Amino acid sequence: MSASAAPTPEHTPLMRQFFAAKSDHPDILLFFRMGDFYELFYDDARRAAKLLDITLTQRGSSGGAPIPMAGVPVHACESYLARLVALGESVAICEQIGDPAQAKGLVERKVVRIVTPGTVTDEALLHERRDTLLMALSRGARGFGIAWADLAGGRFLVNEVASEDALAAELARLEPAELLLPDEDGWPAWLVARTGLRRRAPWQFDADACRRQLLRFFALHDLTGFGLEQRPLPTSAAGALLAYVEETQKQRLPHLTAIAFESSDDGIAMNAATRRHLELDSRVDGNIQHTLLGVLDSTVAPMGGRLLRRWLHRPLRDRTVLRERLHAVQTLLDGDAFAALRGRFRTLGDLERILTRVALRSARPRDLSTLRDGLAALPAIRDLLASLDSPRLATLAADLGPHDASAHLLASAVMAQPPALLRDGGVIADGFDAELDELRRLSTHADQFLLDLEARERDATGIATLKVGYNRVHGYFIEISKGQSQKAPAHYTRRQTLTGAERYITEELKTFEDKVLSARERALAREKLLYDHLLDALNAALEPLKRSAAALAELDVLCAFAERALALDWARPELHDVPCLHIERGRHPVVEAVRAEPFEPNDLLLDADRRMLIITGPNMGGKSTYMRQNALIVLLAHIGSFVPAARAQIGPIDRILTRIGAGDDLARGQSTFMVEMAETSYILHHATANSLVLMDEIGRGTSTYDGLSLADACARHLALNNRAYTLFATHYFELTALAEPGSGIANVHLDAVEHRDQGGSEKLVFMHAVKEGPANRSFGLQVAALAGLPKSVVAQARRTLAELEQRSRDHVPRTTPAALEQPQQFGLFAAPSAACDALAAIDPDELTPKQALEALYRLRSLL
Ligand SMILES: Nc1ncnc2c1ncn2[C@@H]1O[C@H](COP(=O)(O)OP(=O)(O)OP(=O)(O)O)[C@@H](O)[C@H]1O
Repeated sequence: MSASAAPTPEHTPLMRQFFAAKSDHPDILLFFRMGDFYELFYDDARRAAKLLDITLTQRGSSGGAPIPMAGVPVHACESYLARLVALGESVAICEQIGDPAQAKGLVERKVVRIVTPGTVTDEALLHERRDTLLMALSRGARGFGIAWADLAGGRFLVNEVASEDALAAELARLEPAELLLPDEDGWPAWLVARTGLRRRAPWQFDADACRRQLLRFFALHDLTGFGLEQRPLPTSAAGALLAYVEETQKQRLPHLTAIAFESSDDGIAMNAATRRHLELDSRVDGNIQHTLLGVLDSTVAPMGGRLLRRWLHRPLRDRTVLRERLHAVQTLLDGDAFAALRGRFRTLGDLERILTRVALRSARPRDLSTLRDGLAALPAIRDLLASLDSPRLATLAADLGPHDASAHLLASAVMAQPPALLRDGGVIADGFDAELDELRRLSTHADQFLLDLEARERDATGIATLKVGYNRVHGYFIEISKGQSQKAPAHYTRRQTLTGAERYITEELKTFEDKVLSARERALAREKLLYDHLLDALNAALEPLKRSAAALAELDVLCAFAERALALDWARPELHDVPCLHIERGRHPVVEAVRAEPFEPNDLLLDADRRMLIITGPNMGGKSTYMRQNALIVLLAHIGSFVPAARAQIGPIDRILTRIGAGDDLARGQSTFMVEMAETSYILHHATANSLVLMDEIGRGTSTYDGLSLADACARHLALNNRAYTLFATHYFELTALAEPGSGIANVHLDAVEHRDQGGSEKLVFMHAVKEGPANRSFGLQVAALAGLPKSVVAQARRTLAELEQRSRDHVPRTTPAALEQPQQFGLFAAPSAACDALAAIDPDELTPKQALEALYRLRSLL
């Protein structure tokens, strides 16, 4: 039986209630509150049992069949919800609305919220150092509209891209936890295969309706301020996203106050492949420690960590912003100012997300005490900044704001260490509210009153063992042992009989009980009211508080840059406006951090006249490391960080494009070679004279001749047409011939030296130093021997190599390259001389088509 089956009269009333709730949420799991459990039924139960590894049971029967059921305890539901959203599942939470004790018959139930992977704001359901994003896409003739929201951080952004490639790049950058698409055909397979995909009715993306929706939500007359007027695609995506958020959250969202346009043109473009190849924050093997983020992230507060990750994925082109950041880092470094500031950040907590929960009114008592401690740290942080001379730091100091009123309010209103939940009280500090204090006094003085009463009654009755006690069911009582109970005075009314004792109530005790119990209840109600007022007061200052949290996050990142620069000996990059990439003694930040031995620094010299380096050298020589380190240095400079080099001068850069072999592509169902060519094609179509391109061993995925021809053609295209800064690592030595004077192409190589160790066996030592000129040999066989290939196989390979080299020498003298525009003929696969002679004898202008075809057959037969 399916969970979405229509209710029939034979179903029990409870199941009818379940079906009614389920019919509104047929596609997602329904947590149906029953006492201390959330129960799942039918298909939901089967699915949850599998996903959560919980027991699938049965609960009686309804509609003539047993009901499959699984459940999770309410007190532990957060961990189950966290697991479900991590799997891309959404859950509708159906609560008991009425008081079960008061309800006649079935207690009323209602879906009060929907937990979805992209909309969670509870601390327990979020990753501390990673944004959780909800994204919506729309499409039209001009491309795609993209909207995304970080609900927990209160950010709402849009963009518009022209192509599917650019869309893929944005998805790789933002990695949304949940993705909303119009339910139509024609979306690319890679997109539809994502987890957390939710299809929405196409009318939800109607541009006009979406525009109206945005105007209503933000109470605006037009969308010009958001850059959305006349931009139907991002407007559709934003409207559809907002509708979904309102539908699932079922509450006001005062923390979403604006939409920002995040144009791709403002950032350095990196496609999905580049992000993967450069291992910015994750590696193919899943390791996150040995990544650029792993080395770079020394931020103290979680919101600083999230901002850094955002920056890393969106290096900027705006040099004014970058220069300000670099100046700020330098200022923080001078005199170690960063260290004192970082000490102050330790008490900050996650202010950004706490403020969201304040806005959503789901902030817990400890959120408020953390906010209080954070605000208390502000004056000292501002004082430290006041002595520093940097425009960006001055702006951030101003953004921190005083917030004296909020700080003072929290300091006086919240207990030093409040309990986790408001439910049990004890959150509002003593002395904050006279009425609350009075109610509390009543209940705490109860203890003394009871002791006095006990002593008095003992005296009056002469029963030394008489006790006054309390239990939750019967309230206060006077207890007398069975043996003495006949001495109980007449005004004692029996309340309960136990095996060994009788319990009584008196008029005086009853009056006291009413007063105390109602004082407790009233104190709790009073605390809830005060707590609400506290949230109101904080919400009134929400915008400046959010600015303050954003400033703290940025300060945290800038201080982390300073700390890293000092600890790792990084230098401040110089951003120039003329084309150049001059890096002195550059290092690979991750390889350097991981290696036990010292790292060999290397220079890079590229400019308007020297645009491409053909990099040759042995396997394991360090070619890939060299290429990547230069890309990482360029990237670091464009987020405002210092860089692992002695000096770096960097001209304008618009893109970083890479083609580096990685074994992760097979998962996408494409052959290695196909992926290699698709990525290469993307690069040839997109690289400009300001792009940095890394090409690692292009052509190796196919036969030697095909590979060499392709590598050669790609290198020419990049040098002549794209004119991009290109680092081109290859094992095809033939390509070194491209480096002609005036071509803009130069050769560099990485070296290795062979020597015999004391035992007489041959050793290969990699120098890892980049030198001008082509490598003179490949050492492939030596590396293979090092890797443990059987000696007989290596010996055979040596013989074959010698033969091949001999044959090549016999047939064709090594070609001297002609002008780059001329197609090249390479030694390795030059045609035998008979064919060449025949070819030379042909005069194409004299041939009829038929003769040409015959000549072609003749030539073919000579090969
Ligand atoms: N500059 C350097 N200083 C010290 N060690 C280095 C340096 N460059 C590379 N290495 C070390 O050498 C190893 C091989 O480097 P890399 O993978 O870059 O070589 P490669 O030439 O690209 O090899 P292949 O052609 O087989 O892909 C790296 O794992 C690293 O540990």
